[in-house]
Amino acid sequence: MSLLGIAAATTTTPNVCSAQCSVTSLGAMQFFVSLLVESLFKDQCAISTKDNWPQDYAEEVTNSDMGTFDFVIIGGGSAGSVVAGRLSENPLWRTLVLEAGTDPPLESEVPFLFTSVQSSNYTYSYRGITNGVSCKSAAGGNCGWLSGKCLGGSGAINAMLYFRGTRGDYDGWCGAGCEGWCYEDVWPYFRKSFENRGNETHPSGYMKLGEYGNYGEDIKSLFFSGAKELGLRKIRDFVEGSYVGYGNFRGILEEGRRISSAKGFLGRVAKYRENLKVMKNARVTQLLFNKKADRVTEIEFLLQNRKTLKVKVQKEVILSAGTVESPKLLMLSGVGPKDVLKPLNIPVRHNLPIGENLQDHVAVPIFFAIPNENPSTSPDLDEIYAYLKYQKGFLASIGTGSLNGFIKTNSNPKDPYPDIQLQHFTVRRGAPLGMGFLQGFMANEKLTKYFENLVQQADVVVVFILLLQPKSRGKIQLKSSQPEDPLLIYPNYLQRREDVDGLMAGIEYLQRLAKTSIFKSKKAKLMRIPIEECLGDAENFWPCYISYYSSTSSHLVGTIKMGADSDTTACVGPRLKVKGVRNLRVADASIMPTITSCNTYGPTLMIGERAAEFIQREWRGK
Ligand SMILES: Cc1cc2nc3c(=O)[nH]c(=O)nc-3n(C[C@H](O)[C@H](O)[C@H](O)COP(=O)(O)OP(=O)(O)OC[C@H]3O[C@@H](n4cnc5c(N)ncnc54)[C@H](O)[C@@H]3O)c2cc1C
Repeated sequence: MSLLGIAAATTTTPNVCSAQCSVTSLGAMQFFVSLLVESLFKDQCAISTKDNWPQDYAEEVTNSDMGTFDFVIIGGGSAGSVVAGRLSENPLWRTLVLEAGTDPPLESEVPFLFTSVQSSNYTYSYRGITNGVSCKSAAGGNCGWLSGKCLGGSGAINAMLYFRGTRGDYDGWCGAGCEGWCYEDVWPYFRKSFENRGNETHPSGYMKLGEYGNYGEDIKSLFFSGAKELGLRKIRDFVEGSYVGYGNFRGILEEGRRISSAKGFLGRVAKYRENLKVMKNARVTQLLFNKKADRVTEIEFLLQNRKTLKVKVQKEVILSAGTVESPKLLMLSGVGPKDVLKPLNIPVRHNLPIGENLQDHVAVPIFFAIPNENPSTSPDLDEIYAYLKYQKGFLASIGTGSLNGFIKTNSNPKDPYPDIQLQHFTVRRGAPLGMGFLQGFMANEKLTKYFENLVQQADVVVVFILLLQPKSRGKIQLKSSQPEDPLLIYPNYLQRREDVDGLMAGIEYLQRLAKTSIFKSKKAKLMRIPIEECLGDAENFWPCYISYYSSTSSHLVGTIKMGADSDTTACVGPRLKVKGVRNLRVADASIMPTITSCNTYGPTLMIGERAAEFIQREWRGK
């Protein structure tokens, strides 16, 4: 798993937090910082006031009659919040969000603590079924995944990095039959979420892009210089004309704090909008159809894990529960492959390839050891103060995670796009901060010792190589007809040999980087980790390493594929309506026909904006 999700799926540290801080600690130091920030903020600076979040509609509903809503959005996550915010701009439309989780915890606000929210009560965590060629370092070869379970969804636990993807990504979508999804079509919808217009009750740009705080500038400078020696330039933004190079990229944050779409599109405006309701701890368990199964009439959900309720839908249902939970809910409701549903005795309403076409940027970490004569072993209190007072410093950073490289390893002159992304995470020599992060890789006792020693001797920079256009496809299937039961998840990374070759090209690039004069002058070394099963065959060491350390980058997409009406592999059409159902749309990362060449948050917000506009156009004036 890449920097974005590494700790969550792999650490086994017990839950040590207090009632107010119910997250799993990544290590003693991080825990300490987290508590310090919490106690200081609680009394003085109120970093995360209740005001950030909409009121819980469950507090208003006095009986079981939920009434009728024009639009019901399932999931107040990244895309769902955008859709709800936009639809409720029209005061005549009653809009309800049903969200399985609740408000995110305080740690979610502080960029540096983003990994501490992972693997907590605020996330779903999943285990994949092994294919024998990937994720071998994970117990049983079962790749770990996670996603957010709180307002803001994965956007409340992610690293906030903001990218949009390439012209090739979207021209590829429309070329494959998704009319209206070419680069020129989607570009305005990226801008829309950040446009600085409107007023408090109707801000046009609900979100903000900002610079992270400073951290590890010496490390960033080393990688910029090494890359320059290899002919790569510094880029400011990942946009047309600047797709290849290294940059210190921006995130979705304001004054050193996270702005999730739930904060921007729901929390900031709900108090001005009587027509926008958000119900928390409301887990949808079933969509109920009319007799012809061409309309969803009601939604069944479990409130606070104890009360089953239903809500009626007047106009449309928008499914935004994410790449794992959206297909699960559709299949539980009888929309899915008949060979999966029939054996489970689920009546098949629409036979569609739901759960297929799963994609992710399979990632592999490479470790650099960089000598550091002046290790620091305690947190810098001045820095913590600087954050509390001015929202600056390392707590406003995601470590060196803002440093990303986009490189092109293929030699096709017609293809201007990168095929590899490089993400950087630094653990300082002797610093317990981040040790928890490294624990994620400690597959056995020997390797645990190896890493512990390494970080006592040098700074360790973990460079994650992400394969931007993987060829392998996974799938998600139902195991039973019970909503509580886990899914059958087949990540299927590296099933296609080209994907191993792609990651190998990334490793070869890093080997060249390690030979640049600046890396040599700093004695920065690319480490060949002594994995026992890979040592026997020197020639195949790196392919073996890849199969051992391969993991998710938490960029799961594609399980409810969008495509032309004639495309039998597609589940929703270009206007995002589920095939065969007139009033059910999907708006989340699951609709991507192919994964974008960058992290997927920005593209998912764009999908939310696009979905909202399709709906507004269809219903305006009716
Ligand atoms: C750890 C991590 C780090 C990442 N880092 C980055 C990054 O830095 N930059 C980037 O571009 N991308 C990043 N990503 C990817 C990006 O965050 C996701 O692609 C994106 O947020 C997905 O949005 P979504 O709307 O599809 O789903 P989500 O944002 O996950 O929203 C789904 C919502 O639905 C709710 N829900 C689920 N089931 C139900 C149900 N049955 N009833 C009611 N509600 C339900 C969930 O609780 C959740 O709130 C990261 C992802 C993860 C997990």
